[in-house]
Amino acid sequence: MVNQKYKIILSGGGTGGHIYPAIAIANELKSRFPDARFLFVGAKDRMEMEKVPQAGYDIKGLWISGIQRKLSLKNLVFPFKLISSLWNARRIIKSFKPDVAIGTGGFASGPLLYVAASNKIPSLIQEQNSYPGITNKLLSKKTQKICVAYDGLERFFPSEKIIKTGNPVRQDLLDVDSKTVEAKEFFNLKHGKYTLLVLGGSLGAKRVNELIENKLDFLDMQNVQIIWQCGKLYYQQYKIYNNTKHVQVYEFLNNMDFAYAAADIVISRAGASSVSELCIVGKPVIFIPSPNVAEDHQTKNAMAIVDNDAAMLIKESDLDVDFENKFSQLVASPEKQKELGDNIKKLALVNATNQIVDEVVKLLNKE
Ligand SMILES: CC(=O)N[C@H]1[C@@H](OP(=O)(O)OP(=O)(O)OC[C@H]2O[C@@H](n3ccc(=O)[nH]c3=O)[C@H](O)[C@@H]2O)O[C@H](CO)[C@@H](O)[C@@H]1O
Repeated sequence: MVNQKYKIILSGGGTGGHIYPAIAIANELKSRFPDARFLFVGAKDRMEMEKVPQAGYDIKGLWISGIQRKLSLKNLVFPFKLISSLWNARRIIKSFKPDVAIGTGGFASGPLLYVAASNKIPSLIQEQNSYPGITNKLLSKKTQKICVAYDGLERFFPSEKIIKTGNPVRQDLLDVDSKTVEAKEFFNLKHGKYTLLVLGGSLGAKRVNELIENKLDFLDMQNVQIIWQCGKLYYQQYKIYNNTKHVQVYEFLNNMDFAYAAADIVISRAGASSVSELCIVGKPVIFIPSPNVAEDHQTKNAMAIVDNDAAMLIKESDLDVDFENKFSQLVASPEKQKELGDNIKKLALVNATNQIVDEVVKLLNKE
C-alpha cells in the first residue's frame, strides 16, 4: 500500500481555520503514501496562496470569494466569479485527474469539490464548526463522507455520511510541553514573569486588539509579558508597541508550537481550530468569541469547553466591566490555572487527523 502513487486534491481556505486542517490531512497522507502527489486549490489573493507553499505543497488559485451577507456591489460580480472558478476547477480536475478530493471549507472548496463530485471522484469534506459554513452545507449532498467535530450536525448534513472525528491539528502542536525552554528563548522572554499569549484568530481581532492596547499598563502591573498576535490588517496600527518593555507584537505567528509552549495563559478568539489546538496544548484560556460570525458559532465552540469547567469566557460586550477582575483572579491563582489546563486537555481529540485519513483511505480503496 505504501507505494501507491495516489493523486490527491485538497481545497480549503480564505482563513487559517480552513487551511491548516487541509495541511494536517495532507501531511498525514504524505507520511502514509510517500509517493502520492498533492495539489491544493485555493482562492486567489487569500492567505492559502502563501501558507500552503510554505508548508511544501503546490497550490492553484481560483477567482472566487464568498457572497456578502448584506446587500453589496461585490455580489454583482459573484456570478462571474462562480462561472470562472467552476470552469477553472474543471480544467484542474481534468488535467490532475485526482483519485480523491478533500474539502475543508471556505470559498474555493465549493467549485472544486462540486466539480470533483460531479465527475464521480470520491470526495470527503471536513467541517470544523458546530454550525457549518454555506460551502459545506451545499457540498454535503454531493460528497460521500463528512467528517465533523461536534455532535448535532444531522440538522445540516445527511446523517448517514457523518463521521465524528474532531478537527485535524498540525503534528508539531501535539507535544508542546517538551518545547517550553526552547520557546522561551525563541521569544527572548524574561524569567519571573507570566507570559500571556493573545490570539485574534488567523486574521486578527479588532476588539481584542483594542482591549490589549487599553490594558497594557494593567498587564504590566500584573507582572505579565505579552506575545500579541494582532493580525495583518492591524499590524501597522499596533507595531509601535513592539519590543516595548513587556510586549512583542506579531501580525502572524509562524511558530504556533513555540507560541503555545511559551504561554502561561492564553486569551483567544474561539475559531474551531484554535479551540481544538488549545485543548491539545492544555493551557488556561480566556475565550473572547467573535460575535460577528454565522449563528454566533464561536460562542458555541467556546461554550463546549466552558461548560466542562475547562476555560473562562468573557463576552465582548462585558470586557470593559469584567476583564480586569477575571484576569487578575486567574493570574493570582496557580491552582485555577492548573485546573483549567488539566480540564481542557481532557477534551482534546488527538486522533482526528488519523481518523479522517483512515476515511480517505477507504475512499481510495473504493471501500
Ligand atoms: C472571523 C471568522 O470567520 N472566523 C472563523 C475562521 O477563523 P480562523 O481562521 O481564525 O480559524 P481558527 O481559529 O479555526 O484557526 C486559526 C488557525 O490559524 C493558526 N494561526 C493563527 C494565528 C497565527 O498567528 N498563526 C497561526 O498559525 C492557528 O494555529 C489555527 O490553526 O474559521 C474558523 C474555522 O472554520 C471558524 O470557527 C471561525 O469562526
